Amino acid sequence: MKSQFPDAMLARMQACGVVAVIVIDEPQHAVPLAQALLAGGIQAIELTLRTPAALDAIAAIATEVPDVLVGAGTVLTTDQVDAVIDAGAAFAVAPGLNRRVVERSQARGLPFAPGIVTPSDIELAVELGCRELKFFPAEPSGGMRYLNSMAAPYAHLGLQFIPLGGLDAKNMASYLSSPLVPAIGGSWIAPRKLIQQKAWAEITENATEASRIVAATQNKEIA
Ligand SMILES: O=C(O)C(=O)C[C@H](O)[C@H](O)COP(=O)(O)O
Repeated sequence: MKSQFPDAMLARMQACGVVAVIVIDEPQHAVPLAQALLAGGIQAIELTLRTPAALDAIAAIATEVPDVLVGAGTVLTTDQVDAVIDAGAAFAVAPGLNRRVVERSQARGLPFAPGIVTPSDIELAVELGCRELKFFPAEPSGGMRYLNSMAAPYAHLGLQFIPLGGLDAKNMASYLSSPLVPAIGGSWIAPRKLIQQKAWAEITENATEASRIVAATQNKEIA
């Protein structure tokens, strides 16, 4: 299963529990942004390919902030798979499942988590050799109640679901307490506006709050 995330990478994501989804307009914002997230305990970023600045931003974080695991989001084409590898992305994800994109990632050895939201999506992802699946859009689809029901027939396959879409500080704990979920993600920690305003302190505050919720959930599981 070549699309799988290496165990060490998954463990790193699981330890911090939250992946910050980023839309960035200026490449020079990338390093201070990654440092602001790191200061709040967030060590994983999904940097979306929705702006021309995205690839340079990935490259800057990958070289200058190595304590942050930077992956690419919104990877929709095979050319983008090649481009994010060149930029230094550690992993890639997409909102949906495109067979050619998954296969190119596999051929290039890039861990890839496709977006899934139906049992049929899951079955295609499994056939392609994926283990980490992005549950998107999680909240509008029915949250954990929906995911528990959808994932039940596949429990023996050891799939991991990373929910994104409509998550925030209020609802993230409901996901993190599930053994199906190694980490969650969302854009609420570092919204595009705050990045444009270089509101690094506010982003660190959001990250700290999210990290606190992760720690509280993990402590409850241990207790
Ligand atoms: O672009 C991708 O690869 C995606 O899968 C979509 C993002 O993960 C969501 O846009 C995050 O959702 P929000 O936190 O509700 O903003």
